Amino acid sequence: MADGPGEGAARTASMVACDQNGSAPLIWNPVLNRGTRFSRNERLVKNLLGLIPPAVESLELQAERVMSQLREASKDIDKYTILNDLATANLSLFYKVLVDNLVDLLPIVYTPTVGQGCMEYGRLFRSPLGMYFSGFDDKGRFREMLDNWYSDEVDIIVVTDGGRILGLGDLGTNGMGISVGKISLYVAGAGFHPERALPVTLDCGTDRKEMLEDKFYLGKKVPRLRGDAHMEVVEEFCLAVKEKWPNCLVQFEDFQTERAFAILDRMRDRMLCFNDDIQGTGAVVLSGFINGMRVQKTDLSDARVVFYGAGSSACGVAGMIAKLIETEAKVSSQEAFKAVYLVDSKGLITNTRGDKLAPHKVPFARTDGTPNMTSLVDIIAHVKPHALFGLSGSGPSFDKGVIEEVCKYCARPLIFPLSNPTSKAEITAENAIHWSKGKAIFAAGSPFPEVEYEGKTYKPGQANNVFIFPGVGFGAVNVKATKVTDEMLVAAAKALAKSVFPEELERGQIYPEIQDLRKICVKIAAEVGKCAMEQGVARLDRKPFNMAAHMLSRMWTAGVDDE
Ligand SMILES: NC(=O)C1=CN([C@@H]2O[C@H](COP(=O)(O)OP(=O)(O)OC[C@H]3O[C@@H](n4cnc5c(N)ncnc54)[C@H](O)[C@@H]3O)[C@@H](O)[C@H]2O)C=CC1
Ligand SMILES: CC(=O)C(=O)O
Ligand SMILES: [Mg+2]
Repeated sequence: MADGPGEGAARTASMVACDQNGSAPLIWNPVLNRGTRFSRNERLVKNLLGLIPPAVESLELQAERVMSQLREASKDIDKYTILNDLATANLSLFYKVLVDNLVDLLPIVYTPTVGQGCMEYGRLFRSPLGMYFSGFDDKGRFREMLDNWYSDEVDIIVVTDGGRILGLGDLGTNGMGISVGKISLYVAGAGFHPERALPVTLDCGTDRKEMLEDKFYLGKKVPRLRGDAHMEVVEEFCLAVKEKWPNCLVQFEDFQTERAFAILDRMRDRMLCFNDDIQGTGAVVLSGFINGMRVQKTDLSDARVVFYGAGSSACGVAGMIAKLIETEAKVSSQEAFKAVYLVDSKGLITNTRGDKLAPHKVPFARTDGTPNMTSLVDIIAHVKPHALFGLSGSGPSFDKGVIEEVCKYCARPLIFPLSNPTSKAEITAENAIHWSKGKAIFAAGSPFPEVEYEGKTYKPGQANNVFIFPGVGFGAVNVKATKVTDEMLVAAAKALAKSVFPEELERGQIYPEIQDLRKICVKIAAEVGKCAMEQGVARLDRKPFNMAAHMLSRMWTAGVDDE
C-alpha cells in the first residue's frame, strides 16, 4: 500500500509546517509542536529561538510534568479540561501521557468523566478539537468544508449527532465530547496517526430543554431534525467523506436508536462504516459471552440470556449472540433467537403484548407463548438465564431480589451492567459481588474498583466497546476494506475472547486488562484484516505474509514516529 497512514502523515505534517509566517506555525500546530522537546539545533534551524523556554526536555520529562499537574487537580472534570487543552497544543505529549497512563486516564477521557464533559461542553469549551457540520446552515457545503480540515488525509472519523450520548440522552452539539474521546482511543489504542483521525459532530438540533435554555450551548437552538430531513444530513456528510477520503472509515456513534439502525442500513454497503453502539457493543459483549459460557461450561445450545433494555446496543448484542448460537450450536435461526429475551420499559417483549413494536425489536419478540411479564424477578424466574445484561441507561435497577433470583438457577451467572456512565449502570460491582455471594461474573460498561468479599478480591471487568472499535477500525483501514462485514466483527469478538489467558478465565476474569489495549488491538486488527481479505472486501494487492506484523508496523507511537 503506497499511501499508508504512516508515510502520508509525515508528508502532510511537513506541508502544514510550511506556513506563510515561517517558524511560528510550528509551535501552534498540535501535530508538529514538541514544545521544550525541540533541540537547540532544531530551534535554530526552524527559527524557534526565543519562542520556547531555554530548557531542552525529553518527552518523558514533559509527560512527568503533565502527570504532576493532573495529580494536583482535585476534580476529574478539571483533569479532563487539562488533557483537552494539552490535545489542542501538543498531540505527541497528549498521547504519550494517555498511552503510558491508560488505566488512570481512560476514566477521564472516556466514561465516566467524558459524560460530564459532554453535559457541560458549552461551559467548558475553549478550543475546537474536530469539525462541526450544521444540518441547518451548512447543507450543500459539506464536501467543500472537509477541505478546511488541516490534514490532507484522514483514515478514521467518529461522527455523532449527539442524539443519545451514553445513557445521558439528547445532548445535541455537546455530543462532540464523545467523538473526541473515541478518536483519542483510536489513536492511543490502535495507533492511528493523530493527524489522520477526525472527530465530527453533525448539528441536527436538540430536543433537550436544558440545552435550548443554556446561554453557552454551542449548537443551533432548534428542535431536532427527524426522518428524511435527518437522513439527508447524514448522507450528505457520508458521501462527502467518501469522495474526499475514499479509504476513510466512518464510525457512527450515539445516534438515537431508530436513527442508528436507519443510517447503518442505508450506508453499510455503500462505504466503509459501522455503528459502534450496535456492532462494536455487539462484538465486545459477544466476546464476554463466549468466555463466560466457557467458564460456566454452558453449552451454547442451552444458553439463555436476559437483556434489560432493547435499544440499539441491546439489539446489536442480542443479534450477534443469536447468530453465534445458530452457527456454533448448529440450530435454526428461529431456535437461536429463542435464547435471547429482551425487556424494555414496558416489560418482556412478546408478540402478544398489544403494542406496535419498533422494527429493531420485532425479531426478538417472543412468539412461543411466553407470558407477558413486567417484573424482572418474574422474568428471571421464568427464563432461568445464564446471563443478565443491562443496556437500559436507567441507572441502578438490578436490586438484591434480582441478583438472588439469577443465582438460584446459575452457579456463575454473568451480570453485566453495561450502561454508561457509572451513574447509569444497572448495578455496582460491590452490590453484584455481595448479593451474589461472590458467584457473579461481573463486567460493566464503565470502570469499577476492586471488591473485597469474604477475604477474596474481585476484579471487575470492563465490557466496553473500547476493546473493539480501535482494532476493527485499524484492521479495516489497513487492508483498504470497502466495508465492515458482520464476519469481521465476529472475528474481532473471537480475537478479544482469545486474548484472555486460561488462568484469568479460571478466576472469573473474562475481559483482558485495559493496559493491554495496544496488544489487543494488534490481534483484533490482524483478524479483522484477514477476514476482510478472505471475504474479498479488501483492496490490498497481496495478503501480507504476517498480518499482525503488517498492522504493528503501521501503528503510530508518540515519541517514536514523530522523531
Ligand atoms: N458498554 C458499552 O460498551 C456500551 C454501553 N451502551 C449503553 O447502553 C445504554 C443504552 O443505549 P441504547 O441501546 O442506544 O439506548 P436506547 O435509549 O435506545 O435504549 C434503552 C432501552 O432501555 C429500555 N429501558 C429504559 N428504561 C428502562 C427500564 N427502567 N426498565 C426496562 N427497560 C428500560 C428502553 O425501553 C429501551 O429499550 C446507554 O446507557 C449506553 O451508554 C451503549 C453502547 C456501548
Ligand atoms: C460506550 C458507548 O459507546 C456508549 O455508552 O454509548
Ligand atoms: Mg456509544
